[in-house]
Amino acid sequence: MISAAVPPLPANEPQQEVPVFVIGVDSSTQSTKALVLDAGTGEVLGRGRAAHPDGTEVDPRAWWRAAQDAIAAATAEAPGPIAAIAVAGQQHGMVALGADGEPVRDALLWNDTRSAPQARALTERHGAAELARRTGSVPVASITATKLAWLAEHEPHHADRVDQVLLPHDWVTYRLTGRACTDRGDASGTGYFSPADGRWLPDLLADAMGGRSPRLPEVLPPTGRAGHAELLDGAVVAAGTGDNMAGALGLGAEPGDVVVSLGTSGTAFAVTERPSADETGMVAGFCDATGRFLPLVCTLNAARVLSATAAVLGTDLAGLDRLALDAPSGAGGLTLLPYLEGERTPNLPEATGTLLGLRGTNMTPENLARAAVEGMLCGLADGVDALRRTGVEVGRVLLIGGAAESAAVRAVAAPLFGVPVEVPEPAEYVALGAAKQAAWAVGGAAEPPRWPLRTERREPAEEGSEVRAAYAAARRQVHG
Ligand SMILES: Nc1ncnc2c1ncn2[C@@H]1O[C@H](COP(=O)(O)OP(=O)(O)O)[C@@H](O)[C@H]1O
Ligand SMILES: O=C(CO)[C@@H](O)[C@H](O)COP(=O)(O)O
Repeated sequence: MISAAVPPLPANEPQQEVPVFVIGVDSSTQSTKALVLDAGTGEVLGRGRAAHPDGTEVDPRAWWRAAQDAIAAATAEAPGPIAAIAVAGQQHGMVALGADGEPVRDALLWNDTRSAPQARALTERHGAAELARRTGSVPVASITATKLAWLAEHEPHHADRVDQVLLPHDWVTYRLTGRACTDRGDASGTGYFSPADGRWLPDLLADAMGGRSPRLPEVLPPTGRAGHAELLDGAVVAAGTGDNMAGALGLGAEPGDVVVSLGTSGTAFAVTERPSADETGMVAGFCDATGRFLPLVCTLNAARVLSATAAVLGTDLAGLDRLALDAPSGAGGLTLLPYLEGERTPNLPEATGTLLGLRGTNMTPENLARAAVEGMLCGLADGVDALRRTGVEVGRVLLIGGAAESAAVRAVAAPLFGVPVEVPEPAEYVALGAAKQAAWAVGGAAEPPRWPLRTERREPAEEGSEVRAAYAAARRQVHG
């Protein structure tokens, strides 16, 4: 149990445990969410949310404004003062600051694919195997190093002004504390950090930036403290981390668990004791937020595939669910390759979506809705298989993120993944993981707190191999 320093009491009065309140922040692609929790029990006591601007190029100051709004809304419901806060954020985004501590241009987000040519050039220069060995990952357009390479090539006047490079969560922490720091988890997504050694690789940063060597934030340990937040009367600010790392921490993922998160991105990841180095580029070898590792597969096309399909069908998300559930498995022969934003895994940044198998007899709203759900999930099921190939044990899938709320997604997931799929009680698991890190940083325990995880539904594992096979055949047909 974590408790705050208790003021001395008169000798004859029993010492009482004082609840400690912490805040976890999730600064993700579409919004900032903040939760106030009781650090002892994990009970959520306050919530706040603020939207982010659309697009893959965003002024980081908008994230800071959203964070302040979400934190203010959450703390308005807090029963007492806040002891600590941590910020988790969308990974990889390039926040390039000038000497005045302000962004030199808008941030390029993880889902901005303009740096695909720079990713290819970096890989050709160094070799996929060598980059996987040194950085854990083969760079794709999401990786920060490729964005800096794009900046150096296309906007050298901006590149010349860059004094330090942060990630989105580092930026919010920086605004809270005035200190530039990060953690292993988020640092491991930059392309110039060694997950195995836990240190920056300045030669790769300089190589990406045409010889420039901006400052990098200090890498804090999992229970490290970034400083204190004036905004919260001096509350401790923990290191923070990437959103997927915080999701794993929030769920308390153990060996055998693979987390599949369906937000703007689709991710599949697991906590492991050893680093991974997949030279095929399917699996990114990240660090987690506890001192371990987080092999991860990420797709660019998840929740928004469903909202875009719903819009085409003139319905809402609930309507899409009803349609998809009315269609047979396999969508009557329709297969959607849902690469609406290009794709990251497989690495097809210039791809567009393709609908295959249309006939007069199967061209129905129900089949289209079903094909969208199946296509989105097949990409993630391929990701789970890729994790398995790197040695990850797949005992069950834990499904989280906005689109895990979809009844059709829940129904279709277990057959496609072929293992039991559990949907934890709907909650903001990234913000919860950040709150856990904050509680850990002030609690002083060897392990992060364990808060109860209520799993809402457990689907039996059946085989969905025909749908997977049709998807694989469609992908080969279109993309080789
Ligand atoms: N019931 C639902 N069915 C399908 N998608 C949903 C549902 N509820 C929310 N979403 C989608 O989830 C997304 C937001 O999820 P979230 O995990 O918060 O994303 P991010 O972390 O990327 O900002 C939105 O695109 C929203 O449309
Ligand atoms: O790039 C990745 C993982 O490598 C993405 O998962 C981002 O971290 C964005 O996450 P969401 O906003 O979709 O949660």
